[in-house]
Amino acid sequence: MKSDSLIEIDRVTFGYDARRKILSDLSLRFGRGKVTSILGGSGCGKTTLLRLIGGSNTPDSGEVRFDGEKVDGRDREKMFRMRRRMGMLFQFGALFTDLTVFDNVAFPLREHTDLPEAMIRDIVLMKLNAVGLRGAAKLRISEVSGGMARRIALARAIALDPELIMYDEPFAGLDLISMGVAANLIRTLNDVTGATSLVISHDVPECMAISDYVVLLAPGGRIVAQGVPADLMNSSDAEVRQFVKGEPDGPVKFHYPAPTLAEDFDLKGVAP
Ligand SMILES: Nc1ncnc2c1ncn2[C@@H]1O[C@H](COP(=O)(O)OP(=O)(O)OP(=O)(O)O)[C@@H](O)[C@H]1O
Repeated sequence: MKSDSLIEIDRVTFGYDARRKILSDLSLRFGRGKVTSILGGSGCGKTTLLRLIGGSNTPDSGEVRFDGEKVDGRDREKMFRMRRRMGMLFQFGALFTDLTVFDNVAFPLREHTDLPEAMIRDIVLMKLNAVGLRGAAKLRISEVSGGMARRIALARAIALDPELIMYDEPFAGLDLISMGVAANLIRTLNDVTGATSLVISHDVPECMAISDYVVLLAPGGRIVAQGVPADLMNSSDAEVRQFVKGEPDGPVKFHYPAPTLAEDFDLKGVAP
C-alpha cells in the first residue's frame, strides 16, 4: 500500500563540509496532495532540504524517500527518472532570456519527450493558460515583468506534469498583488493537478493562507513546531509566536552575542 506521505525525511544529517552540520537528525513527512510550507529564518537549511529531496546533495546519514523510493544523488539514472517527476522552481530559476516565453515552457518537453510539435504547442499553451499568460506566448523574456517571469518559470516547472512541485522563495521580491497571485496559483495548481507542493519561504501570512501544513525550522534544521496553520498561529510558545507575528526580539535575539555595552565602550557604573 502507498504511504500517505509522498516525501519522507528520515533522520537526515547533512553538512556541506565536515566542520558544520546544516541539518541534524531531521525527520519530516510531506503528505500527498497537500501544500506544505517550510518556514524559518535565513540560513536554517530550507534550500538545503530541497536540494536533498532533489538529489543535488546526499545526506551524510539518514534517508530521503520519494514515493517510497530512496533518493540517491549518486545514482544518475535513477535520479534522472525521479527528477522528471519533480518540478522545481528555484529562487533565481533562470529563464533563457533570448528565447520566447513559449520556447522557455516548451524546453523541458522538447528535452525530455518525443512528443510531436503540435502536441507540444497544445501543452505549452495549456500551461501558460493555467498561469494566466497564454497571451504572452510570443513575448521575449526581456519584455516581461519580474512577476510574469516567475509565472513563466512556474509554467515551465509544471510542463511535464510533476507529482511534486518545490518552490524556493516564490514570493521574494514581488509586490503585494503579484504575491497574492503567486500564492493563489500555488494552491490552485496543487488542487487541479493533484500534485504535492512544498514551499519554502519567509512570508508567513502568504504561507499560512495557502498551506495545509506548516513546518517551522530553526538553525541546524531544528523543528520548532509543525501543524496546520491555525495551530501555529494560535501557539502560545514564545519562539513560534515571535516568528509568526514577526516580532523583532524574543527567544531569537535581535543582537548577535556580544560583550556588554559597558565592556565595549569602557563605561563604568553603567548597567550591562
Ligand atoms: N553550496 C554550499 N556550500 C557550503 N555551504 C552552503 C552551501 N549552500 C548553503 N550553505 C550554507 O548552509 C546554510 C544553510 O543554507 P540554506 O540556503 O539551506 O538556508 P535557507 O534556510 O534556505 O536560507 P535562506 O532563506 O537565506 O535562503 C547556510 O549557512 C549557508 O551558508
